[in-house]
Amino acid sequence: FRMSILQRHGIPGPKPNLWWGNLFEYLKTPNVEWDSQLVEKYGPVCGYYMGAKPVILLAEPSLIHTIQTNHDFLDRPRRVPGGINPDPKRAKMLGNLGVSDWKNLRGILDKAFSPQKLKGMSHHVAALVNVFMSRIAPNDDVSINFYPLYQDLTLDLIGKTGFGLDSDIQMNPNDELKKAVDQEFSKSTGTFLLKLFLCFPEIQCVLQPIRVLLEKAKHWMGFGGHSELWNLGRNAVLQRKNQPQADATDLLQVMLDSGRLDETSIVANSVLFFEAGFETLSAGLAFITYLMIKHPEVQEDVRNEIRDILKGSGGKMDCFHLKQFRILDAAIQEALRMFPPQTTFIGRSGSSAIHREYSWKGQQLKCIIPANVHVQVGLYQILNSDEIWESPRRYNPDRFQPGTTLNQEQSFAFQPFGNGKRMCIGKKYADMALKMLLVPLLSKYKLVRSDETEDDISVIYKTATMTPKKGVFGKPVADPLFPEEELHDV
Ligand code: HEM
Repeated sequence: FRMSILQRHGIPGPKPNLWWGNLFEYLKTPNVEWDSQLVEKYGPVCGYYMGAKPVILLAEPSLIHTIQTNHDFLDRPRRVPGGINPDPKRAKMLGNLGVSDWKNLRGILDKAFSPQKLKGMSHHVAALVNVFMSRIAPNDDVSINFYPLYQDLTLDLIGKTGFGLDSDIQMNPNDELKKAVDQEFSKSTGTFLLKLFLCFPEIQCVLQPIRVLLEKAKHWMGFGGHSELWNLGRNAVLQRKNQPQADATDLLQVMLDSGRLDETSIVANSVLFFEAGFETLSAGLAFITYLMIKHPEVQEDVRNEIRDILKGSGGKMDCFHLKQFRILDAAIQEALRMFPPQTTFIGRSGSSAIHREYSWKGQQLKCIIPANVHVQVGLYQILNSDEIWESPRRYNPDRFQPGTTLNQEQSFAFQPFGNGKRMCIGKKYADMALKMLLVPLLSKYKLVRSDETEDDISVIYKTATMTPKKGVFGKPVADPLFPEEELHDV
């Protein structure tokens, strides 16, 4: 009975083992590949068991839309209570809160991304992009790997606009923030206890305190997974409290101004912004750059657009220009469709059940999405489905050009930042950062293939993201659109 909930609700999937469900097959296969295999074999509404926990995988855009716009489905389920890392401080992060606490905190954090705050942050973004530009050495013969440069830039951006930190990440490989984040991202998630926890949720009340104790012991012994990042965050809070900066436009100040968050909560959510923004934004930049290198005709259109829009200002850019870049916008959207950096994070669970009919391979099928079950959107699958998109593996920004409209299925499916009330809080910030980097880069350089540019970029599927495996190689060839311009101000 333990492993029959999916079957009883008309949701097909691989046969589970009575004790560990499909956990071991799941762990053997990279998660996006596992999801694609299931959708291919069992259809767009299918499921499996992570240990004893049922997971419903959805690749049916209209059902996904129904769930994402249903007010009963606001919870973001965690595979393990409090997340994979059992540090109790993490319970204060936006993604780990119950619905009512989440609503309160999201209301506070959303303020950090108002148009006014973003405009304030854009000055910092422009300054840090200038540091990035100074690291690009134009040379027709030398190939560079853009990805690590984007990783450094992204850390610098989030450090400044999140914590208010002035770091030297882009110029100093030994920068302490960089080391702290590397430490944070290198932590292991596949522990024996975690597997036991997933297989036997019935004994969670015994296992969870053991996991928490072990985590604390690791910290006491000096090899805690992310203590450095937390320490840096705590120092930033203390420093800001000692030297108030009422006009600061960063996330830290928004949290302090709310007057409703304790120190742990402020630090926890600053750390969350590193976790949620670092890999996604840097991988997004890398995938777009890769596609620009591989498709010089698209790059040329984007460069022509930059020339047209900025010619009146001699190459200088301000916030009002950002909205005008329609060709660049289409090129970015199509890149995020093909390579959504955040792959398996769009999850919901609801307090009521949804009954649904849907068709698959000419059959009319029925299913029930039960209450309190982890529903995961098969994002990569819906963005790359040949039933939804024509030639989905072809990079074709025309799909998103003004004047072309997506059909209803495509508009429900196109959600690299998620959808509904729980969609990505950093979407507008990411959009601003992507354009504020790509415009100066492409107005100074033509990016061309090198011998190291991969024909098909190899990727790694991580817990919730996909990132380039080897990097993104190409040659920046100096070809300035604005010979006189010096800096792209905002
Ligand atoms: C290209 C860059 C990015 C992509 C593709 C991306 C994608 C996503 C996706 C798919 C979700 C899940 C949404 C849902 O469940 O409907 C999400 C959530 C989230 N993202 Fe992003 N993200 C990006 C950048 C950022 C940045 C820069 C930040 C922080 C500054 C950020 C912070 C968050 C947070 C905090 C959540 C959880 C929101 C909640 O549960 O209320 N993301 N992101």
